[in-house]
Amino acid sequence: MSKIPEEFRPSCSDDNREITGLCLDSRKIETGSLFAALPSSVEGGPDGFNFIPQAITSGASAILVPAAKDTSAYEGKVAVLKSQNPRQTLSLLAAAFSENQPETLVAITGTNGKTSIATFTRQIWEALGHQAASLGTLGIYPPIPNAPAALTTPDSIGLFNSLKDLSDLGYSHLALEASSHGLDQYRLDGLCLKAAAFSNLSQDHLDYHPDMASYLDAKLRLFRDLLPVGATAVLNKDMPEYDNIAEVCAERNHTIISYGHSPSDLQVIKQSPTADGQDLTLALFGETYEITLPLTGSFQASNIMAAVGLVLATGADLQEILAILPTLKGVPGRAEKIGKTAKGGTVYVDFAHTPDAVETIIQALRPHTSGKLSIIVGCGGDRDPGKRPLMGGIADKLADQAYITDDNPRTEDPAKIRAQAMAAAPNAIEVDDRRKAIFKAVSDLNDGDLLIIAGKGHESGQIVGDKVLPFDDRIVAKEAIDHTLETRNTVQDTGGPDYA
Ligand SMILES: CC(=O)N[C@H]1[C@@H](OP(=O)(O)OP(=O)(O)OC[C@H]2O[C@@H](n3ccc(=O)[nH]c3=O)[C@H](O)[C@@H]2O)O[C@H](CO)[C@@H](O)[C@@H]1O[C@H](C)C(=O)N[C@@H](C)C(=O)N[C@H](CCC(=O)O)C(=O)O
Ligand SMILES: Nc1ncnc2c1ncn2[C@@H]1O[C@H](COP(=O)(O)OP(=O)(O)OP(=O)(O)O)[C@@H](O)[C@H]1O
Ligand SMILES: N[C@H](CCC[C@H](N)C(=O)O)C(=O)O
Ligand SMILES: [Mg+2]
Repeated sequence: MSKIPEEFRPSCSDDNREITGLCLDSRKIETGSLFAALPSSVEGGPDGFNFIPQAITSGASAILVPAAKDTSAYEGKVAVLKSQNPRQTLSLLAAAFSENQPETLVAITGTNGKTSIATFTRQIWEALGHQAASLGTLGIYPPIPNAPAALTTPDSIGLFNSLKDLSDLGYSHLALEASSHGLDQYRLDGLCLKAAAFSNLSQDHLDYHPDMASYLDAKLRLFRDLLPVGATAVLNKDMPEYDNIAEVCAERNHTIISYGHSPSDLQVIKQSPTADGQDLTLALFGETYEITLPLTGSFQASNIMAAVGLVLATGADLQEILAILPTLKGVPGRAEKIGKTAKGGTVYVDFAHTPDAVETIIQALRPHTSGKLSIIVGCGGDRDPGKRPLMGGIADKLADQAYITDDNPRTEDPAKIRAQAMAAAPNAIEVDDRRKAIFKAVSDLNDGDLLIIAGKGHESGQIVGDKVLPFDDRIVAKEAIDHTLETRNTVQDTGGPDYA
């Protein structure tokens, strides 16, 4: 039971009744809680304001509403809080109510690489002896009870509850992913950040953001509005938008640690792929270092530099960090090697679901093949349709063979999504079922070939309509590989079982 903090009480009311908690869904109200009646974040979506009667019937004792709304029907019945920016107010309330956050908190934004950077940051902190966690697309790691549902950035109530839980469990360090939706919807306002990183910007989520400028602007909120004045910003110097981001940081007096392949504080000078990873030559604040990184994929060198920047910004010693890098582990579903087929083809699973990521992963794994490189690509339903021809076109152009199949069609017709990708991929093979596509692409591999199964990474389900059907690329890929081993020397490869 907590009182609504003084600064949030409406000036027109001296109502200081206690509330039991916060809720943004009228269907989940608990007695005595505050119902945040939010307008939808998408055009034509439901307006939380219309659900106030239901929330009050379910026991809400306070409501938070947009300032312009007429609330005369509810005054006297419940405490009424009005806000010009109710989503932000809800986050600030959630932060105030949950009280504790891990003391050393950093956030990562960018189109690709957030999960990887958050994971590496956590691993480095752990190796330095801190009790550290990461929070994002992979959920909370190490897992804790009552973790919020799997969004990259959870809603503010879930997020701040988790921060309190982590803090109460003794976690002093947390690296979290700040998605553009999360930033745009103020889910993270109220964080006490020590540092923040920007990995890169390329096309994604244009179903939600009107254009790339608005998408960038949402991400810039992390540095303009959330990172405290004078804190550290870790920025990718290779980004065309670097000067723009650095300018925002300068206005806030942030200390910048730059990284990338361009001349920068943490510069990758040379990368040589090895069987199990890569050898790197680095120039770190002007000093040259040679290190061995046990991670496949040239892009992981950039992600590691971002993680090093974040760990440095939170007070670690560079030499100690460097000693840890050769012990890092890969990130689930990111350039994850699954195994070898009977004929000697290698299979990887990767989470590339943007045009830039498809290009990046093909280029990153090309040095690891002595034969042909093939890729399975699918495009998510109810997501930026503009990505589809770009992903199909890049896969078709850069791989020796592309296969176009389904990836979370959600409420859309999968055939229509595939057609949009196929339109730019004249040489691609279309397969109308992901399992069939994996079996076919795996059985097509010869000695020295490499297959990338892109798009789902760690995911354990295929979203069709409003159902999540169990589906894990890593498991299906293993089954397809086993199928090649079982059928070796016995029958002609059939391309796998026929699935309905
Ligand atoms: C499009 C989008 O981002 N929607 C998010 C947004 O929902 P919303 O407020 O617009 O919800 P809405 O369904 O339109 O309803 C409006 C309001 O009415 C309320 N309502 C509605 C019906 C009812 O019966 N009672 C009721 O109270 C709703 O609870 C809501 O408050 O705010 C919610 C609370 O924070 C989020 O859970 C929800 O995420 C949805 C589930 C989602 O799928 N989001 C994805 C697109 C997302 O956020 N992705 C990013 C990026 C991924 C990445 O690239 O990494 C992420 O961070 O995961
Ligand atoms: N620094 C990078 N530059 C370009 N592509 C990258 C980079 N890091 C990762 N990728 C590609 O993007 C994919 C997703 O990586 P990761 O999960 O780390 O990104 P994310 O930003 O967390 O994605 P999401 O927005 O879905 O949470 C990887 O599997 C890889 O294909
Ligand atoms: N966080 C991303 C993940 C996409 C994963 C891909 N499998 C898809 O469904 O497009 C999103 O929700 O847009
Ligand atoms: Mg992520």
